[in-house]
Amino acid sequence: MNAFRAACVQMRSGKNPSENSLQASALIKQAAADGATYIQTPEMTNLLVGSKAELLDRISAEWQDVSLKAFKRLADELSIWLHIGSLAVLREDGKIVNRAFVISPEGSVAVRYDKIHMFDVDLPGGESWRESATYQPGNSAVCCDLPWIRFGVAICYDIRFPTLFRAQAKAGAFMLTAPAAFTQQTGQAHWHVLQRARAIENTSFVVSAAQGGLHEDGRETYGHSIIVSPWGDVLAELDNNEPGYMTAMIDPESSTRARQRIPSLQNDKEFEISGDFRAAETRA
Ligand SMILES: O=C(O)CNC(=O)[C@H](CS)NC(=O)CCC(=O)C(=O)O
Repeated sequence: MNAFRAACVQMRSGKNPSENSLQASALIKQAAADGATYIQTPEMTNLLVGSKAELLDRISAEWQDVSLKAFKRLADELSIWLHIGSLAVLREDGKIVNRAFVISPEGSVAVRYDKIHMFDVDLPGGESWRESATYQPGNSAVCCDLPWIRFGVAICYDIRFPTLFRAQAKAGAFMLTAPAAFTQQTGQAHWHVLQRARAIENTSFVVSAAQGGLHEDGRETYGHSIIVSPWGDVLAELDNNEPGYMTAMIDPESSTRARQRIPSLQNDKEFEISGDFRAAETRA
């Protein structure tokens, strides 16, 4: 296995898919010119809107999606692996999914993934999200083989569910990903710890491109796109919420070395839980 250069594209997507796609494409081209051969964009690369009605107004079925067509052409033109963190697409049954795409250097979709965990959360201060009111969750985890490495595909809120990433690592992934649109509030509190924890506990790289800043629909996202080593070191980070990109070399060997030092993936065990729960039942 050889090393390769990975890039994260950070965005501030608004309500206009073609503008967002143009912004993404410009940054993808810069990252490719810097030598990146795997380039990742954030969750909702081509569209961040506040309401389901606005979303329905702007999305289409996968085969008609103009942004996806453009990204396929771009991957082919630049001869790169292009991981679109997600696009909102209309499924055959009329349901909306939050779907990731990994596009090969020949411009075809190698892998799709529908976000499993819906962000249904009420935050302190009144910020409230009901992703499941708009999106239909997926139900299967996905890995994808690059020429250099097998990697796991996930999205944003998924990062809080370690068993998903564990399953990918056990399936042979040496790199994990969670392109995101983290809220400013939760990002500040949890982003770095979550990214580094998934890397350390799975002795895997973690690569997560982010949305950042104040968006057209009024939401504020955290930014801080990040690449973490299998030992938990931050290899590259955009230390802000501005659109841009950064890159880092990914050497699968360093994952192998981390696994030799701490074989926690191998030492993992199944277990049962028991205890004297009567006291708690009495309280309830
Ligand atoms: O709805 C859209 O337009 C795009 N989707 C999102 O922005 C999603 C669902 S609302 N956001 C997250 O998962 C944030 C998770 C997060 O911030 C955390 O886990 O703390």
